[in-house]
Amino acid sequence: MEQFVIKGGKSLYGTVRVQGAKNSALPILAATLLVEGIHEIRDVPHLSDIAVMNEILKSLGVKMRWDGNTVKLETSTLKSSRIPEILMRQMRSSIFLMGPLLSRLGEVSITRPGGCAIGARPIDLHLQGLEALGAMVEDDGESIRCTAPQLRGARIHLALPSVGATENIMMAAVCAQGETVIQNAAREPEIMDLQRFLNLMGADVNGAGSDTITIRGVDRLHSVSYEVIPDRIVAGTLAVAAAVTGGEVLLTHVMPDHMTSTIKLLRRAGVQLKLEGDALWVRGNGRLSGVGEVMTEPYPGFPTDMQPQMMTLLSMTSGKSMIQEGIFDGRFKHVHELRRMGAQLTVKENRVEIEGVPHLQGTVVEATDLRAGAALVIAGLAADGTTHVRGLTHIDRGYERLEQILLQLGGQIQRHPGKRAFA
Ligand SMILES: CC(=O)N[C@H]1[C@@H](OP(=O)(O)OP(=O)(O)OC[C@H]2O[C@@H](n3ccc(=O)[nH]c3=O)[C@H](O)[C@@H]2O)O[C@H](CO)[C@@H](O)[C@@H]1O
Ligand SMILES: C=C(OP(=O)(O)O)C(=O)O
Repeated sequence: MEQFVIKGGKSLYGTVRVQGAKNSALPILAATLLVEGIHEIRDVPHLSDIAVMNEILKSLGVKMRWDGNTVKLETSTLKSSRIPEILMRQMRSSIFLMGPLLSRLGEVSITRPGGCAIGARPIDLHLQGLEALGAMVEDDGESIRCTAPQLRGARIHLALPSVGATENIMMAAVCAQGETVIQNAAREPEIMDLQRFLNLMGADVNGAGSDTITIRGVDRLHSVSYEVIPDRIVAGTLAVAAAVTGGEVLLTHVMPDHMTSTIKLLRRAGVQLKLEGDALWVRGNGRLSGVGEVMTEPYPGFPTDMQPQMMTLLSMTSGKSMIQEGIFDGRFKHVHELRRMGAQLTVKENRVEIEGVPHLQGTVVEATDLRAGAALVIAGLAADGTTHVRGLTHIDRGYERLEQILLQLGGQIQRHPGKRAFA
């Protein structure tokens, strides 16, 4: 089984340029389908989720060419509105194809998307949003077909500020007839990034970043060249890794404004941080302190995608903390693994009580989802002894060259190929 082997106890030092944001790149790649032409998307990280998005786009007829982290997509050759089930199942973000395909071709056929095991992740808000825009949705429990010869603007109040549903509705509405207003919209920076991308294409979208987004339908769009924003979760992950190992790291190509809640929490724990332009300097100075109560919330609250990594950090502080997970109902699978490394964690419904311990101990642990994997890698870097982190397919969904970056910072981490059954 492929795994990271980490010898803990080395402080991380150095400078890292943070990758482009997975959660921006995925919807933006899907949005290129909205209009025919040659699009250029820059700073797209090489991740397995991006590879799946590429496979889906190719299966629909799109031609693409990579040059480093820039991808050129020729979308005039789009020929299909049906996403193969095998690809649909490989990630949650396959759902982003719905809005653009419906807008461009008037139809889309999908099966239910896959994704990390972090709780129930229904798609009801996506489907209700598309229905409100005039789509007919036929759902037999397995496959879903949406048709709409002409989408029409509507007022849509989301029961929850779902990031994906907000983005899917935005993409479906850009060429709809009339005005669409999304109320209780999600406010994440990646939604602002999508708005910027759509508007550069000629769309008329306003309000992203607030809870009300207005989309006035336009007759035509055009292809563009665009660079996605830096990944605030990768930046946060590396900041936590620097802090828990007592290191000093300069993160460049970050947008500190997108990381306010994470930065505030790290400061509460005693991490030293300085912001300068697009750089974030992080230093872990001695043993950090417990922070009391933390709750994950929609942006601008503390992000659920940083919860596992922060749990690792809080596990090694002096004093107590409590993390409440407010977004997903099954995002505590790392707790079991961190406990095996000596963390004192008690789960009570959607809360974890943390009694900080001076040291974690390396052992064999299993990543069950993307950020759980990141949390275990951080734990391994800080722990005494050797940690084996399995389940790398999850980590590869969201971190580009993670082990190379950590090695370059002085971490002792190696990717070991799995033993083959017939070796
Ligand atoms: C590719 C991407 O951008 N992924 C992010 C996106 O996921 P994603 O867009 O899937 O997350 P959502 O914001 O939609 O989910 C938030 C909550 O709403 C619920 N919900 C969502 C849709 C729906 O139709 N019905 C419903 O009940 C979900 O189960 C969850 O409890 O936002 C999450 C929350 O910040 C992040 O963890 C993910 O990294
Ligand atoms: C849960 C995540 O992503 P996705 O929505 O792509 O599963 C994540 O990035 O932590």
